[in-house]
Amino acid sequence: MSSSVCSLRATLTPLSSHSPPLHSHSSLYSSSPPPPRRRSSHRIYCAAASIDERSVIRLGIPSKGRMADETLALLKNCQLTVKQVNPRQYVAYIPQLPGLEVWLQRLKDIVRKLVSGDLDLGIVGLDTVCEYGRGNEDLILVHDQLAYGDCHLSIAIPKYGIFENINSMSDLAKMPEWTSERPLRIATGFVYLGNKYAKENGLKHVTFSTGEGAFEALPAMGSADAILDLVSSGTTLRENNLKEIDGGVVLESQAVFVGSKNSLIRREGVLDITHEMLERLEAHLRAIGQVMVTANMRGNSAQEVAERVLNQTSLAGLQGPTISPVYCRGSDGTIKVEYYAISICVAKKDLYKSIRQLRAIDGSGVLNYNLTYIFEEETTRWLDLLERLGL
Ligand SMILES: Nc1ncnc2c1ncn2[C@@H]1O[C@H](COP(=O)(O)OP(=O)(O)OP(=O)(O)O)[C@@H](O)[C@H]1O
Ligand SMILES: O=P(O)(O)OC[C@H]1O[C@H](OP(=O)(O)OP(=O)(O)O)[C@H](O)[C@@H]1O
Ligand SMILES: [Mg+2]
Repeated sequence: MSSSVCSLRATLTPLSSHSPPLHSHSSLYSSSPPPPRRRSSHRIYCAAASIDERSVIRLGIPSKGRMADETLALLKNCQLTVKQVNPRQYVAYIPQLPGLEVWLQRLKDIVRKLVSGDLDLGIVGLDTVCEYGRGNEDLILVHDQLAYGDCHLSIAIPKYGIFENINSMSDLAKMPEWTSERPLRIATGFVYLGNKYAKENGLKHVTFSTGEGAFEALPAMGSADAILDLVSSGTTLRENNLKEIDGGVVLESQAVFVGSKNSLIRREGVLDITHEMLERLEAHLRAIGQVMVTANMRGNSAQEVAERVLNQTSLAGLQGPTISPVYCRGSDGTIKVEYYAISICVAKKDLYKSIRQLRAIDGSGVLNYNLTYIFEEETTRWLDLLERLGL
């Protein structure tokens, strides 16, 4: 786990006793609860409410770019479909989570608004949380592996010229070219993380410059020596004659579910919605890697079939196989049990091995189907979150 992630896991600093309660209602609605969440009144209510006044809970999700569609798809797969009145309206809602407003925002703004208190929860890349959150102790990771948006933040240098034989961060740091007058110039959209990494790794003569993108062009243009940027397929680096070096990965990133500690502790309802979202996310993500396999097996008793099944290494299931009698009418008209249906949850990667093992013990009519959810008793992430919140 990277140090940046660890800093997000830092223990909660006690909230100031002067902090106002976050769940009081707006003066507009001081004598009654907020109006019903009808679309027409929605925008007026949101515009009028400020951080200390609002009682609705706000989730920020990416409004555009490569994270947007996958975030909507993930939520939909968790039966939390985001309903947008029209694509240019930036506030939406999830029918299953009344009391929650969904705000479509640029990635960096989601993090900034979590810090400022304008959002309570958000889904963004870890890289953005770490860069724009700047180690703010109010930010807390609720789920750190949403399994999309995978990339890493990495230092890259030209393959040619003075860098031809440079293959590691220590090679790079030791190059005689870098002095206080002429430092190593790194172009990046991640100045905060770049400086932090340089400090933590004893990189002395280094300076960071920033811009809006296309950093890979800058070494060839001569305006930077190296870059610090996100890499996923590596194509952009390759096409621009750049290479990564040993020890140059600053952060591994993927989409995360992040919250404001202050909101989680103080704003009514945030913890409950977070719990429900976390459970649905975990149950869905757990199910992605698993498949349900059923087969019929001839046997004298469930116990005997269970013994045969459990002797096979891939057939143990999550908690053991479920075995049920299959009733059929014999030729003499009586109902009897000759077969047992077994159902097991297996890892997708082990599916074929499991089917072979089932056949080896006379399993027939093997079916498999995808799972939508696997719920466990209580998620470790939830218990861990409560502990980190001091609750
Ligand atoms: N190859 C990649 N390059 C950049 N970001 C990636 C990559 N793969 C996954 N991501 C994730 O997607 C996020 C960036 O998405 P995107 O490029 O759409 O937004 P942006 O860079 O903020 O916007 P824009 O490119 O319009 O300025 C990153 O913060 C990261 O979490
Ligand atoms: O390893 P790869 O798969 O080639 O992806 C990496 C590239 O993708 C991103 O740029 P993006 O497409 O977001 O363009 P931008 O620089 O305009 O933000 C990132 O900043 C890299 O340039
Ligand atoms: Mg981009």
